[in-house]
Amino acid sequence: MQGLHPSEKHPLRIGTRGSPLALAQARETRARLMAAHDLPEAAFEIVVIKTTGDRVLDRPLGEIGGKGLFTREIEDAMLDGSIDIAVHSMKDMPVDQPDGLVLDCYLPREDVRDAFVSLAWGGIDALPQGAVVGTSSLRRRAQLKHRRPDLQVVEFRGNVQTRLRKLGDGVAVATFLAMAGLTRLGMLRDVPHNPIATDDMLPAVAQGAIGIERRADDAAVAALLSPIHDTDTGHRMAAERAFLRGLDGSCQTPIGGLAEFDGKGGIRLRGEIIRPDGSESLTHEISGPIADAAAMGAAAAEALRSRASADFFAS
Ligand SMILES: NCc1[nH]cc(CCC(=O)O)c1CC(=O)O
Repeated sequence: MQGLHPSEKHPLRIGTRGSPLALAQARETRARLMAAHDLPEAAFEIVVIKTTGDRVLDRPLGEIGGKGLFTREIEDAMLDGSIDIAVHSMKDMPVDQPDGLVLDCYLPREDVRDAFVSLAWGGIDALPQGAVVGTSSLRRRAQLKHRRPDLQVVEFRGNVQTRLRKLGDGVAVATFLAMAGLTRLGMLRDVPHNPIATDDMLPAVAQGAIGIERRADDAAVAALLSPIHDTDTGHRMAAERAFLRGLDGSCQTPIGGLAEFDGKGGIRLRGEIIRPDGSESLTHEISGPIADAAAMGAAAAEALRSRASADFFAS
């Protein structure tokens, strides 16, 4: 985008993945920008970009490269000027952005919880001995095995419809989905689910948050985004992403992390690291003033690091 406001002639190009959830998030961003600036829909163009993570569907995510898998091609398109902003699930974002890009605009956060999804059972504790659960998330697998070592876990990828079909086919008797995804897709009523309390399953860092990335030197876009930024979500991201950074979040160790306001002007951050096989879980909780959010994240990471035995991050 050149100049001040986008227009039909010079639309703001919004980059996104093509999944139904990604498209819903891009449309939500567009709607908020339209409302904030009294602009027509034609002043925006949603540009779908295929990422490695979307292309490679037949291998576990960990094998093909982990974090960054769903973002690299989108960031390249922003750096070469073919899009102006990119809308991301913050959960899938690495803690550091490439030179020339910044990520400091967040929409109001959705429900942070995971959902237990099953056609037959109401929750983890109700599952019969040895039951098969599908998930491709290292964190959910480890948390599940920690709680129920008897359960079997199989890889489960694809969109919500694909996963429901797999449940129907008996590939697994249960799976997990983020409540935020179900909500944003408008599928809460179509999918048999029970939200899992965060005390029972700590969500992924940044789960339920949408972030909008832009070029660092694009002052017009920075000004355009500033009225849709949610500062509360920003503080929570500061705590959670500092926690992830302190644990070197690109590593393969399953991690959970959640910052919440305590209602008294402070933030409470809970963090968890789990061995991939579920044999050990370490948790840490820290509270402090909102201004210390990032320092709290770093401190929580350090506390867990110091308690973990030498082989914890290698197993
Ligand atoms: N890794 C995939 C992914 N990235 C973000 C969401 C859901 C929405 C969110 O947490 O913001 C999902 C799917 C899921 O975990 O069910």
